[in-house]
Amino acid sequence: APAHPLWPEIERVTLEQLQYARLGVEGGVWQLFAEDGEMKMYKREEEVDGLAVDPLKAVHTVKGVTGREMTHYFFSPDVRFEWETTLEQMKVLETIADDTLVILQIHKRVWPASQRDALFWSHVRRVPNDTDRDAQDIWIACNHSTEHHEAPSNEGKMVRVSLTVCLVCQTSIEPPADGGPVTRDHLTCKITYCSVVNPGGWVPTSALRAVYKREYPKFLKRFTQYVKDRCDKQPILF
Ligand SMILES: O=S(=O)(CCO)c1ccc(-c2ccc(C3CCCC3)c([C@@H]3C[C@@H]3c3ccccn3)c2)cc1
Repeated sequence: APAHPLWPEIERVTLEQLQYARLGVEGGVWQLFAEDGEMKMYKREEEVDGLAVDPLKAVHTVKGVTGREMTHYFFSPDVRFEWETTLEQMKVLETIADDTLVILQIHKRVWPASQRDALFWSHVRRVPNDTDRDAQDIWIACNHSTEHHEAPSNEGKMVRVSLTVCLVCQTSIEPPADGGPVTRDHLTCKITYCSVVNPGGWVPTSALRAVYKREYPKFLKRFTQYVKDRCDKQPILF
């Protein structure tokens, strides 16, 4: 494994997030707050130091793409402005490996909150499916807040959020009955998107929950549609 000081944390958090995502929405602690076709969004209402830090878990099924394609476009900084509408600036501060970056993002001001930035490492990896040999491998992309000497410490200016986010994808192939080639019509990608965002500074709880309720469904719907559009008529990446 690459000898980088962040590597042990990247390895630990990525695998923890994979297990957390695979728990699904069992246990009755998750509250369904948005639904749109196959997409179901759940949250838990939690506060840390009086700040709403509501863990979010979304499950979605997207036809015609693979988990590798879905996590690739989520990870890739080059296309982020094409689907992330709340982004104002983004800078790759460090390229640790071709699947591991440190990114600084400045988000647009979301009323009534003041403008925020997010500094995190971003990692994408294929995880061999250890349970079901026939199933495709699992792909995970994970973003987790970190420190970095190149990021401004924002004295008194921007509030820095802290976040842990993962996108876990499992592809299934229903091979054509006639033994013909597998096309995108035979692909189904099951997605679990998990996010915990600490706003880092005071935002009125009711206003923040309204922002979550509006922004998260919009974000996941727009992102998954973006990937479908990008992959349409392109060779399949398994
Ligand atoms: O999945 S990612 O890694 C995709 C890469 O960008 C990611 C997702 C979400 C955020 C995020 C950062 C700040 C804020 C708030 C906190 C107080 C005021 C701004 C929010 C709130 C929840 C709302 C929100 C949800 C989804 C999209 C944008 N806005 C979300 C950051 C990264």
